[in-house]
Amino acid sequence: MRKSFVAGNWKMHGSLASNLGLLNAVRSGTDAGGIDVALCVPYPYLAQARSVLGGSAVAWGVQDVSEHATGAYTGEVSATMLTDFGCIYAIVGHSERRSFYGDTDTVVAAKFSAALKAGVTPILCVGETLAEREADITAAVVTRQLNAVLAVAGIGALAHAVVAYEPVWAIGTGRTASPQQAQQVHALIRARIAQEDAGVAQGVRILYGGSVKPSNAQELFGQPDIDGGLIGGASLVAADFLAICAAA
Ligand SMILES: O=C(CO)COP(=O)(O)O
Repeated sequence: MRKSFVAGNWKMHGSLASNLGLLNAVRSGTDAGGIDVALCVPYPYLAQARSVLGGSAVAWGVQDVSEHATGAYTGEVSATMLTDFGCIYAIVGHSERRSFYGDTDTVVAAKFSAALKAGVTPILCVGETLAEREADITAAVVTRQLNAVLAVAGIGALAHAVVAYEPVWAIGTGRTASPQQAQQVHALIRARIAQEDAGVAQGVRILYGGSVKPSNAQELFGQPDIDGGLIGGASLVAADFLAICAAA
């Protein structure tokens, strides 16, 4: 049985002052021993996340990581640096990174491997655009994104990672994939992983992301291959985020 996991992706939102209430509310609203809960914060707030969430049932993470271990890479943050702040998770391959910052499948695979090597659990995002869905190539796109990581990191690595299916057309649009649409792609992802290793496929958690709200979370999370969610906008409102966690 896979343990449900709900992770917030704050994206580029927050301030020291506004984060405090949010972090404290999520901390006090999350029980140990239930589902896994994490908040992926902007880099400058990692120390604050550690200070407020340390010792609680809520883990913290980031939204991207460098594919390099160290060196002359101005502006980049390495996975090892993240471990100095107790960071457990790093999102890699988010569609906003892929589309605005040129993160190709190859770069995403390198970031995935760099995170794992440093002991940070990658949350690998995959998902198709609206045009790709309309062209009926969702399966091909998601498989290609997954294959790129499998080719570099190998199937064993997936046992130490989390996958998130985020249809690009559902991110921040209020337009959620129907539970059936999401389940179909989640099953496809698990089947692709099972082609490599059935045990890894059974164990790996596949989250759904894209306009998850308290009102739709339960039905989405009720699907057999949906193991939780990666939450954007709704993770900025403690009551909404906690209601989504309660649905998982
Ligand atoms: O991109 C997302 C999480 O990574 C989803 O964002 P929204 O929940 O705001 O649609």
